[in-house]
Amino acid sequence: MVDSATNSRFFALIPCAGHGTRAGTTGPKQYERVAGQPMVWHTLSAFAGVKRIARTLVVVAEGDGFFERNPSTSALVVPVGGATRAQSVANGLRELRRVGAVDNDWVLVHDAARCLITPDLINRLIDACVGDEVGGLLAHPLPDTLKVERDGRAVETIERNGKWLAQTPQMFRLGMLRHALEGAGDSATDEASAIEKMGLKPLLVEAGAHNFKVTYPDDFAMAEAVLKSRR
Ligand SMILES: Nc1ccn([C@@H]2O[C@H](COP(=O)(O)OP(=O)(O)OP(=O)(O)O)[C@@H](O)[C@H]2O)c(=O)n1
Ligand SMILES: C[C@](O)(CO)[C@H](O)COP(=O)(O)O
Repeated sequence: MVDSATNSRFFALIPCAGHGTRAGTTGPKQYERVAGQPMVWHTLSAFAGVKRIARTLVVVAEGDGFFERNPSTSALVVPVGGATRAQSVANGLRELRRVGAVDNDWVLVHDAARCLITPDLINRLIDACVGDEVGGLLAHPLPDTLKVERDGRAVETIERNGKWLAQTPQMFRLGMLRHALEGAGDSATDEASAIEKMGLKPLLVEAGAHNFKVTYPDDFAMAEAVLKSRR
């Protein structure tokens, strides 16, 4: 399916080439079993459930081998992971062009490690952004009081109003995103920050707290509980 106003298609790009250092797992965290399946399978199942996505591309590290050992996805898996997430995404955009995506097509970039994403949330983002000039991201308004730390002590409390936690997917047009990432360099920890650096204002689309990124050891149990509660 296409964005009927502009004839643009929708592609998904899943950066899956991280090490998961903070998770403390022996291998990459995205392949740990959560609720009976490797984490990334939950992520890919959600995207497979959105019929208007023309193609999903997964960026893995060179020599990764997980998808060869576990061939269970219709997604295109490419071993072009970079040293940073921004590099992995930029390399993935190049691969999308090689398989026919053009600058005007929409790309939804989503962390492999956000395995609690659902087709409903993906559709919510697409519906909100498809008529927009810039694009946008799923996000969650900051729920807690925000502290600045120095040497283990709180030294300042920052105004929380108007602050959001950035989630993924983040949805932008391929050409705009490629240009933004070239300008922002490796320091960009998400796509929206690269777009912001160009003076543009991505749309914040409210998602729930459940769409968190599995980052620390405790997060696996939380992800498992949420996934099991959906059965
Ligand atoms: N060089 C990198 C780094 C990260 N990622 C991916 O980007 C997503 C979000 O990154 P994060 O949660 O920070 O994952 P890691 O980099 O694996 O974690 P850590 O920082 O704890 O090592 C993950 O799906 C991860 O696999 C990637 O594709 N390429
Ligand atoms: C893109 C992201 O998920 C937004 O919250 C996040 O920035 C990626 O993880 P990292 O820890 O910043 O690499």
